[in-house]
Amino acid sequence: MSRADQLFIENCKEILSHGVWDTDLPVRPRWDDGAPAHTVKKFGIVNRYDLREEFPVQTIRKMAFQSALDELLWIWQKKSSNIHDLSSHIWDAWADETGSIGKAYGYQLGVKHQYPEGEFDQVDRVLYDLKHNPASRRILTSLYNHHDLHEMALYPCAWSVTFNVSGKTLNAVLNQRSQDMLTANGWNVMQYAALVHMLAQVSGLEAGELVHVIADAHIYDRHVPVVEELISRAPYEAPRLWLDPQITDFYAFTKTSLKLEGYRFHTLDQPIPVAV
Ligand SMILES: Nc1nc(=O)c2c([nH]1)NC[C@@H]1CN(c3ccc(C(=O)N[C@@H](CCC(=O)O)C(=O)O)cc3)CN21
Ligand SMILES: O=c1ccn([C@H]2C[C@H](O)[C@@H](COP(=O)(O)O)O2)c(=O)[nH]1
Repeated sequence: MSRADQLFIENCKEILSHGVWDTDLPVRPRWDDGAPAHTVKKFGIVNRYDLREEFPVQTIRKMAFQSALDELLWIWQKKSSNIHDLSSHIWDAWADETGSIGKAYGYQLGVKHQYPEGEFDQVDRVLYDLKHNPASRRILTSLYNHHDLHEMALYPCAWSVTFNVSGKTLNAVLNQRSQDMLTANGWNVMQYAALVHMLAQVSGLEAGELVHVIADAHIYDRHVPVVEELISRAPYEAPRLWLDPQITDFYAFTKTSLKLEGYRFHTLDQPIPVAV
């Protein structure tokens, strides 16, 4: 069984059986009919994925790997916060009339900062340190810039990644303040696992562990029946990840440079509503 399935199933069972509902509290997100989108949550989930063992992809439903990769490259490579640079429509509800989601995600990674060696944006600084300072304990990105929060359509959820090199192995901790388990848990895990693989390859390292720390892991009220159906399914084995071995420059990756080989999955007929 895929490790990503196993952890998703364990996390959701825990949330559904021992989680705390916010039904009695005022909440921000809304369903498309205007109803408040309440959740049941567990605080402080930590999931470890060993990328040397397998690539973490759920099989209990079909994961849109290429769309997830497209969004990751939109943020980390294009450093864009405009939906016109994104192939999917997943951010449309948060964009303004120019297509912008404000000073969120990619915008923050593209801002240049002064360091002793000169000016770098956060991604280029990570690439530099992985090559030149692999023993550093200071290789991390942060999107949660309080100065700009008022200009973000949505505050960053997966907001920080700490990279750490042990020998020839690249590990990462993904810090996430808020996780919509059904819409985006599998989605975010695939994205950051792919990021570790890409950064490892262009830095002459091997991908190691991804540690996913989630503060508020929640299931929305209207997602509960879908989650119950998904976690009752029998998972398949995880597929293999193929990464174009020719690529040595992070900026040369495209959404077809990575592929899942032998991906078997269950199908889900109904579309999943997303709370806005
Ligand atoms: N409530 C909420 N949950 C989220 O997960 C979320 C937000 N809001 N707001 C910002 C982004 C947008 N995210 C999304 C939104 C939709 C899909 C989605 O519909 N995924 C489908 C189809 C993807 C495609 O277009 O190919 C899927 O099957 O994964 C995924 C991530 C994640 N984020
Ligand atoms: O990458 C992402 C982006 C967003 N989410 C989810 C988590 C929450 O359900 C909403 C954001 O609402 P807040 O009230 O700002 O927490 O979006 C995600 O899981 N992953």
